[in-house]
Amino acid sequence: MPKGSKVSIVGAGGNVGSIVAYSIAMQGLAHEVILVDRDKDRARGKALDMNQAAAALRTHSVVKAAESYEDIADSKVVVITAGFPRKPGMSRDDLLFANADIVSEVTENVVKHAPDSIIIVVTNPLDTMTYVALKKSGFPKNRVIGMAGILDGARMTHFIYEKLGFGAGQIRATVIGGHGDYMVPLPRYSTVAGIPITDLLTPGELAEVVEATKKGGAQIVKLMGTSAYFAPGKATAIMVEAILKDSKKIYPCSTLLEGEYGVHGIPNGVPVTLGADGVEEIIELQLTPKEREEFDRSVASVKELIDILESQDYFGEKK
Ligand SMILES: NC(=O)C1=CN([C@@H]2O[C@H](COP(=O)(O)OP(=O)(O)OC[C@H]3O[C@@H](n4cnc5c(N)ncnc54)[C@H](O)[C@@H]3O)[C@@H](O)[C@H]2O)C=CC1
Ligand SMILES: O=C([O-])CC(=O)C(=O)O
Repeated sequence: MPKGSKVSIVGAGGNVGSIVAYSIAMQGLAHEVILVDRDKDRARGKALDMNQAAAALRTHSVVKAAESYEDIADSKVVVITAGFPRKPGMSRDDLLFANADIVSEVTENVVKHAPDSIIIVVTNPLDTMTYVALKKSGFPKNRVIGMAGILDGARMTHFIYEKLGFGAGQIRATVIGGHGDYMVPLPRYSTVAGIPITDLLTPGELAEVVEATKKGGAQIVKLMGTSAYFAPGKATAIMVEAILKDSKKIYPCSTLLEGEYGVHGIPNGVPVTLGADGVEEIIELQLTPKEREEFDRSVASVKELIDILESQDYFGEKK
């Protein structure tokens, strides 16, 4: 691992952030993992617990609780999971105002103390929070990335397995679009050991897989009273790994579209290559008219939230 592979996680006292940190530390992906949370004792406790797990595993990653934002200096990646999770009956969009304020505050501190970092946003509503971090940081778009597509694809993979009853570990599923009720699962780009799932499942079964994927987050919220964290945390750690290793692997991530997919100025989930510069390439899929329509609907739903923030001059751009 190159010297200086330092990763900071803001919101690490919470469910998702602590799984991100734990995954990175247990894999020995970074020399230093910094836990930032407004609940400092929780961050201190998690750091002790993770360091002791690292000692048991004999891995070299060192986990530290931040005493102040100064401790995130020189981070290669800063992950933002700070913010409220939804409760049963809520949509992710209901978190808009409360979490926009948190993401704004965190981003301002990232700019001040880790100005060269790559930001991975996890806080919901994801695509809009990615936009908030982008605007508030002024970072180039390749350095502000939203996590959702890896998670949504993993959920679809699981639901395909549930239908098939075989192929675990060999299923690849693709989900694009925003991380909300209008996400776009793509059976046409999903395979089992290279075999298109459209050859293995009936249209009715595929429709059930698509529906289950869209409701995958809400299903867990209903069962647990709060949202998922193991799969979201792991999905985020996968993005961190691709950046630290400069792997250039392709993953669906939320990124600002500036003409790609015919979209201008809205972040949305599309396949990208992830490397040391963050988002290095945006890959344009050739969508069918129906897929295109669904993607456009998803973009529109993100734009509605951004418009709400802009109508209140959230980014201070009105004269
Ligand atoms: N993009 C995605 O696919 C997913 C997004 N999420 C989102 O991630 C966020 C976090 O979820 P959980 O970890 O379950 O919530 P949580 O409540 O367990 O953790 C949030 C943490 O953020 C901290 N925090 C709040 N405001 C802060 C601030 N201003 N500065 C520093 N720390 C602050 C809290 O003290 C808490 O420890 C939620 O918004 C949730 O909706 C969750 C799962 C998947
Ligand atoms: O469902 C939620 O609110 C959290 C989330 O984004 C997910 O697990 O997909």
